[in-house]
Amino acid sequence: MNDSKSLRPQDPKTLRFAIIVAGGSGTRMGADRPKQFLELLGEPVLLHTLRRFAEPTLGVQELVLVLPPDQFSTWEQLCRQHQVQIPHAVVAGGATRWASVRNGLAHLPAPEGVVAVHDGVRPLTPTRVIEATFEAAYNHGAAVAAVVPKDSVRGLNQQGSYALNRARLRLVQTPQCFSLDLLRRAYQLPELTTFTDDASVVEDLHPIHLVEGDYRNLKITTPEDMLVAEAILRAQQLTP
Ligand SMILES: Nc1ccn([C@@H]2O[C@H](COP(=O)(O)OP(=O)(O)OP(=O)(O)O)[C@@H](O)[C@H]2O)c(=O)n1
Ligand SMILES: C[C@](O)(CO)[C@H](O)COP(=O)(O)O
Repeated sequence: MNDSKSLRPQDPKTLRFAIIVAGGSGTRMGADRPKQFLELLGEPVLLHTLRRFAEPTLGVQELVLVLPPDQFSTWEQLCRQHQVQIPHAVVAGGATRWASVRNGLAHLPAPEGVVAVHDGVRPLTPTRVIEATFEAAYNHGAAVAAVVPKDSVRGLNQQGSYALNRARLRLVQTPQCFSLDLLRRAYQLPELTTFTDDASVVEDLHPIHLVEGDYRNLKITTPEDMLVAEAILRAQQLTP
């Protein structure tokens, strides 16, 4: 039987895109190769990440992977070795994450839609978080996954340090999702010296809506993160 919904042309505003930034060199990891290529349970970190966004229920139309220009052949070889069938474009990264996102964005020709920017080194993001962030960006223009801090937090001052009210703080994760037009406008502004994420680029143009992230949505940064990530991945394979 025909599903009449599937015959309707899709509203271009609902189209979903994803830019996975993996253009860094992983200096804090100090490994023999960029951390996105290290293996978690026998597969590269970046392949785990790519698979999260290729989850069919998310309906992502186009996946753009941003890589260091000198690592294209490494990735090609890994795709062959692991028989990667997920369609994706590969774009050269820049000297900073900001430049890498800008390059990924330039690759998307669509005039409208919602785009997720995600760290290539967050391989454990639950589908629920990705879906909720896309959905919130569609409704609010800009949405970012975040979690409540578990530790106490102190700020630094000339005397030493002072207590911050953690009830008013959130730890920011990716995905960070935006209407395509908004993110394009934000990336036309000059690069921020204080840049750490896409929300900080967009916030002067548009309020940032926070979505509940997940403590398992780890960013692999230093060696011990690999141990934790493998343990979480193993647990997710048992109970997704
Ligand atoms: N020029 C850059 C720098 C970073 N990234 C990406 O942005 C994400 C978050 O950055 P981070 O964890 O800082 O990665 P690295 O820059 O590789 O690590 P480090 O800061 O330790 O060198 C990573 O997926 C990284 O590959 C990028 O695409 N282009
Ligand atoms: C984008 C990010 O993952 C949000 O927490 C984070 O800001 C990246 O920081 P990094 O210093 O580039 O690892």
